[in-house]
Amino acid sequence: MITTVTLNASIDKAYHMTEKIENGTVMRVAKTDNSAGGKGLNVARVIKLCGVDSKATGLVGGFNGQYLESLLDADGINHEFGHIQGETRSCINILDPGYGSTEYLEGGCNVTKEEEADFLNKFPEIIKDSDVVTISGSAPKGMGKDIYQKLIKVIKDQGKQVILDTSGEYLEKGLESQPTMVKPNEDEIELLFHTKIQSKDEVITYAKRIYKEKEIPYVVISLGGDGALLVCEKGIYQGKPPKIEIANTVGCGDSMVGAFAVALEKKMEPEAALKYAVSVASANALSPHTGRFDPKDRDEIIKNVEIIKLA
Ligand SMILES: Nc1ncnc2c1ncn2[C@@H]1O[C@H](COP(=O)(O)OP(=O)(O)O)[C@@H](O)[C@H]1O
Ligand SMILES: O=P(O)(O)OC[C@H]1O[C@](O)(COP(=O)(O)O)[C@@H](O)[C@@H]1O
Repeated sequence: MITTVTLNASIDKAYHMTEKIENGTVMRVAKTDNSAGGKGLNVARVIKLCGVDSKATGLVGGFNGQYLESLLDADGINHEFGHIQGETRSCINILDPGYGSTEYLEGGCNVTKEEEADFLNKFPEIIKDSDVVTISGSAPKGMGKDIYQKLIKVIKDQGKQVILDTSGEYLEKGLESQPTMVKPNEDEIELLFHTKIQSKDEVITYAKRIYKEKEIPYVVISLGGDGALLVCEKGIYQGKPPKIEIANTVGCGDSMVGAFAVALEKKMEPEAALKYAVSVASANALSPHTGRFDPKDRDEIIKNVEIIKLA
């Protein structure tokens, strides 16, 4: 069983436009897709599609919070959230023929110190039946920047594996508790090391630094259409997907995290885990929906994912 943590949950709205966006005009939306979002809930849907039991936790509130729980019920995803006074946010992804994808991410409501303490108290019980826990995305205002550092400690004290997928100070502090795996993308590496990445060699250098200096067993750097890099005890690998006709890349990083969580749960070898995760994430890019994929696409893609040993 896998638990996914989403502190800053969201109603994700995908606006599918038939016309190219013209800024400063009135645009009509051809089709709207609402989904339970915030990165961790995309992860939960992907785990379910991979055929593994999961439980979604985090914080929800208000009418949007109730709606979000009903969306998870409709997808058959177990959940046990902390309930807060504030209203769960919305995030909008506009898909149009001109720009592709344009995202507007709300910051989220405020969480009180009491609500944070209440969630921390319940957390050990919520995760007790899981072998792997994923923690994704930003945290809402009012929560300490060390919130993930604290959660990781609780998870590791129970002898479980944990994947952290976040950015900025949350990642910096979270690394101090040594999660089993992190999955930054290039932007998140740049933010962490206050640098501008110019080449793949530099990406490898920074990934190796996280592996060695922070002692993180699996460091995965996602590279969009170029796939992902994995640094672990067995070496350094790149997983390269085949060229595909993308429909919506929102939730690709989350799909990769979900697939790696499944791989950890199933104790897959690193190369097999990388191949599987790249296939699932690329199958998500083929789907117009956020954090969903067609298992048939994954099974086709996996035949053409190249795993290259770099060191
Ligand atoms: N254009 C694309 N073509 C094929 N696969 C893609 C594409 N964009 C993303 N992916 C898949 O999704 C994974 C994660 O994508 P990425 O965009 O790097 O994550 P994030 O959402 O965290 O920025 C990639 O490793 C790849 O497997
Ligand atoms: O919690 P954050 O970091 O604000 O991100 C929230 C948003 O990111 C998304 O997951 C998309 O992220 P990715 O495309 O990087 O996977 C939206 O679905 C979501 O609502």
